[in-house]
Amino acid sequence: MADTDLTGATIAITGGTGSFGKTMARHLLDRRVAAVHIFSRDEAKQDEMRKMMGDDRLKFFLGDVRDADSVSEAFVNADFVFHAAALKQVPSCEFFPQQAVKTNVVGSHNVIEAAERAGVKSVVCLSTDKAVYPVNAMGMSKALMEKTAQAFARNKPKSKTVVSITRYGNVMYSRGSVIPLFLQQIDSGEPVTITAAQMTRFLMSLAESVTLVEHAFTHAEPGDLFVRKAPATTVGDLAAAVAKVAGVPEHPKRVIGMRHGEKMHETLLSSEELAKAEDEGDYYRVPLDARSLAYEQYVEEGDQNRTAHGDYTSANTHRLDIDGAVELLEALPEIQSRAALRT
Ligand SMILES: O=c1ccn([C@@H]2O[C@H](COP(=O)(O)OP(=O)(O)O[C@H]3O[C@H](CO)[C@H](O)[C@H](O)[C@H]3O)[C@@H](O)[C@H]2O)c(=O)[nH]1
Repeated sequence: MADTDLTGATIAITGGTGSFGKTMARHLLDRRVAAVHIFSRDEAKQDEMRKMMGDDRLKFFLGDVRDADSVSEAFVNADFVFHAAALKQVPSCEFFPQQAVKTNVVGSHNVIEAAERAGVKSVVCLSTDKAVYPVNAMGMSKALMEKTAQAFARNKPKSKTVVSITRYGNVMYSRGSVIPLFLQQIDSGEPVTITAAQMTRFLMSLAESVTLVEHAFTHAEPGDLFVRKAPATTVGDLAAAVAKVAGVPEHPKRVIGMRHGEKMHETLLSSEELAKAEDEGDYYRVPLDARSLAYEQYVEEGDQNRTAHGDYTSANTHRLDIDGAVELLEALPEIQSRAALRT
């Protein structure tokens, strides 16, 4: 396990101007860190963040994870790295899978290698439930990112850099996601569009994604994968809950059918991973399968301790009803400021 004391530490966040990056940066600046390096592609977003946060411990680095030199510059003096840069929209990765490979796979490899060269103590790579039994290019490329991180841990057991992975489900109210879309439809008097009422998704707040990454970073052994236990709702109940918090419970709904590359239910842990997982209260930790590059261990020796488990999915986790979803929604800062505007 890496030494994870944040006092006086320098932390680099790739994809640092995104929703996760901003929340994590704010969280870190509240601690006694020396510096937070924000690495990202968009100079306008960096400028906006600089003005919004107004803290000179924030340092901005322009670059792209595809460009290893630019990553290395951002990691000079870094003790820890949170790797959030990714192409994460399902449709764009579906249309341009080679771009998903360049950013999510090659880019992640660049991040891990640059971190090791810079003497970083711990790197946490952010993944998604869509990487388990992936059906779309986004999930497939994230699955390969996970394999890249695990291969580093397996192939370099003596490295001083601990690389771990977190996987999470849908982050409520994230940019381009369904909750802000439903609210915008309600505000403009259009029916909310439901793909399939029985479709389920894990729900997590941005604040919980930050605590998951922090848990990973303080507890990780090389190659570990962490998930946070999370409740789920059906999309039909989520739409009803959003209409309720917007004060229009009877707002009309229209069923549009499942979208390209989409699953009915998501999986956070496969049955094989669940069989190996350690229960850490709010989290599961899946240790690395550290069998080495000695291929016969893969091919000729099975795992005698494997017992049968089901997958951990959004269909069999704790299911929120409409009121349960309302409660989660009402805890979101965006919903609270909306409610404040109405009163
Ligand atoms: O008009 C819509 C749009 C979506 N949905 C449903 O709402 C759920 C959530 O949809 P999102 O578009 O919010 O999220 P996805 O599960 O499709 O995931 C996508 O959005 C996430 C953001 O929460 C992440 O960015 C993720 O990587 C990206 O693939 C899905 O079951 C979807 O079918 C609807 O019912 N109606």
